[in-house]
Amino acid sequence: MRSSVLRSVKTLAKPAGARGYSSESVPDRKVAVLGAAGGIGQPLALLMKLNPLVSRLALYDIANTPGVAADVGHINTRSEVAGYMGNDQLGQALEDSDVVIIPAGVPRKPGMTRDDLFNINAGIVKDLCSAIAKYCPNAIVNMISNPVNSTVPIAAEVFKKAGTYNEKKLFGVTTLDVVRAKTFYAGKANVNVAEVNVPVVGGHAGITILPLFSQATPKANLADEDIKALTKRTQDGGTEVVEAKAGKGSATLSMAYAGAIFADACLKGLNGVPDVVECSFVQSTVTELPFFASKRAWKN
Ligand SMILES: NC(=O)c1ccc[n+]([C@@H]2O[C@H](COP(=O)([O-])OP(=O)(O)OC[C@H]3O[C@@H](n4cnc5c(N)ncnc54)[C@H](O)[C@@H]3O)[C@@H](O)[C@H]2O)c1
Ligand SMILES: O=C(O)C[C@H](O)C(=O)O
Repeated sequence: MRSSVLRSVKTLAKPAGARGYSSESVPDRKVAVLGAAGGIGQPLALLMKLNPLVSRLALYDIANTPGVAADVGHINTRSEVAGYMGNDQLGQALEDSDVVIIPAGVPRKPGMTRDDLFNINAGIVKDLCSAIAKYCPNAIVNMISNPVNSTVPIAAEVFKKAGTYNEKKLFGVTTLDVVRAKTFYAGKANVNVAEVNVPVVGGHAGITILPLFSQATPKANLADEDIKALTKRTQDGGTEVVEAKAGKGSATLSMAYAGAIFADACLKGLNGVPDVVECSFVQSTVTELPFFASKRAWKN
């Protein structure tokens, strides 16, 4: 895979001057989290509350959001927090959103594959994306709900049907694969984890997760068997957590961290920050597959 395959969220930038921007201030940005009372949703709500690029934080779920919003809302950072519960309040939660993050849906239990979640999560994602098309058609969508390899194409179809599809604004969040690859590589290569970069391409399930350790930096002379073991551990990272949690769900804290990194990159891109690049599962012409996780330099 060539390193020139880069997708940058910088090209999503709106012109400076939009929505109250001045050189002294950062623009107003509304972020909505759908599934905000869940295992990922709660720590993700916390991390988005800590992000100074967010001015309004809408926390939506089918239950329990008043408590989460009251709790997170007491934190003395920039954003105003509001909780929304149930379908009647979904429109309000979404209205004016710049970025919508979707961790709504059921997680795996030991013995399940991500595809086993399809029947339930496909319906949830379809309904939420229909509402996004109606209430905030221009928002950037960060899809976390599994199976990402399917929920992203479902979202694309919903948006196409509604006439709102913008391939540059639909992202399957695969940042956790990158986070894992960086952690495992740093441990094996004995390098400073804060300096490590590893592109991860492909998809977000088992062998479709392709960490490109050959392109990892800082360079390390790892043996082939080490690279094989690192690749397998990255591909099985989700299952490692599912098994360790023994029926109590899948990755939540590391996923919230990864989701917050990706949402932050989207906000920076919207604000016109140059050279913001993350891997994610996007509509693609890199292979014959219609969607493929990659980094790509966008040319408008
Ligand atoms: N992309 C990734 O790398 C990655 C990583 C970890 C987990 N996940 C996926 O994220 C999803 C959520 O995981 P979790 O551990 O937070 O699960 P969870 O069960 O703890 O939380 C899910 C939340 O979604 C809510 N929900 C259900 N239907 C909804 C709807 N129609 N609208 C709004 N909210 C709704 C639930 O009420 C719950 O609060 C799962 O599908 C999981 O597989 C993806
Ligand atoms: O593995 C899962 O089911 C959750 C998530 O996709 C992960 O990679 O941790």
